[in-house]
Amino acid sequence: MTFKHQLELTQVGIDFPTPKGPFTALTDVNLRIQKGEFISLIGHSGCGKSTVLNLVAGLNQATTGGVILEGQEVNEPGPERAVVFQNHSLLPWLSAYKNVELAVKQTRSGRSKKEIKDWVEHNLELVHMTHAADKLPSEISGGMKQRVGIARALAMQPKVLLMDEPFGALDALTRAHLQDSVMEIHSKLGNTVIMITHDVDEAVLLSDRIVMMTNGPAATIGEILPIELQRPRNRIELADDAKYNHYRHEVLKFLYEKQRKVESVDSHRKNKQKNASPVTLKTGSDKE
Ligand SMILES: Nc1ncnc2c1ncn2[C@@H]1O[C@H](COP(=O)(O)OP(=O)(O)OP(=O)(O)O)[C@@H](O)[C@H]1O
Repeated sequence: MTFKHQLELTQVGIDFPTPKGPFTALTDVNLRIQKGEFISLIGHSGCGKSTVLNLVAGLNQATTGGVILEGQEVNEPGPERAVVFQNHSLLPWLSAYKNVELAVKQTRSGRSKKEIKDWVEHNLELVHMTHAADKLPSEISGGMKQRVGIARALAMQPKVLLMDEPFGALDALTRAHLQDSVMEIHSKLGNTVIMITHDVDEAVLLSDRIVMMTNGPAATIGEILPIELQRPRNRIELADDAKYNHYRHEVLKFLYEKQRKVESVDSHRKNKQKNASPVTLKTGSDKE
């Protein structure tokens, strides 16, 4: 069965209970995503990007409205919506190969040993990690760990790949290599991707549409910017491309003029039981 929109978020609102009463994180979030689209979520720290992603992952419940994936309401986590976090979250006592194999065994039961082996190897190859298949997470770099995390997610053959600042903890060069790998994989597999990023260049380079969120509380979608740049995209050629720079400017304008962040983000940081996220938005000029 084909769906006009693979994923639909309709009138989504989320209130979190807090000691001071309900905190409205999101309100009236409406988004329709087609199969194979690459969507980036961008917005100031604490606006609600992870809340949206976790909702699609089935880790958060909507207070109003809801999420429909291919005609089915999303209420809980499932292998058709794999998540890649900023901090890879590999099991430290298992090799790269075994980490991916575990996910395959959980989602592809009934396969023969040979089929499982081939599938694990295929996914490690996709992220260019065949050479380090037998290494433990402690024996490989941050970028390599993130590659294994992506292989593990892809091995589950998700309909939607959810990535929460997947490259946030990486240095600029490693980040660029991984962005190129993700573009290559996306063109090969055609998964739908929703990615949170703080990096304006990353959003423009990778996305079909950039979803820009207003500041919270009661955050919502402020604007959606379609990125009509031909694929495959080459970062060097695009650096001087007028259209690319126009898109980049539009995102910066939204973030720094229309949604200027005035209040401190410290209280949000303390509230969140999440670590290692960059506090400020990164742009092309302030990347590490
Ligand atoms: N479980 C929760 N209980 C109460 N408040 C929450 C909960 N989860 C998130 N919030 C609040 O909801 C708002 C949105 O948080 P969220 O983590 O989605 O923001 P974000 O845009 O992903 O932030 P960042 O860019 O810093 O990662 C914040 O004010 C946060 O403190």
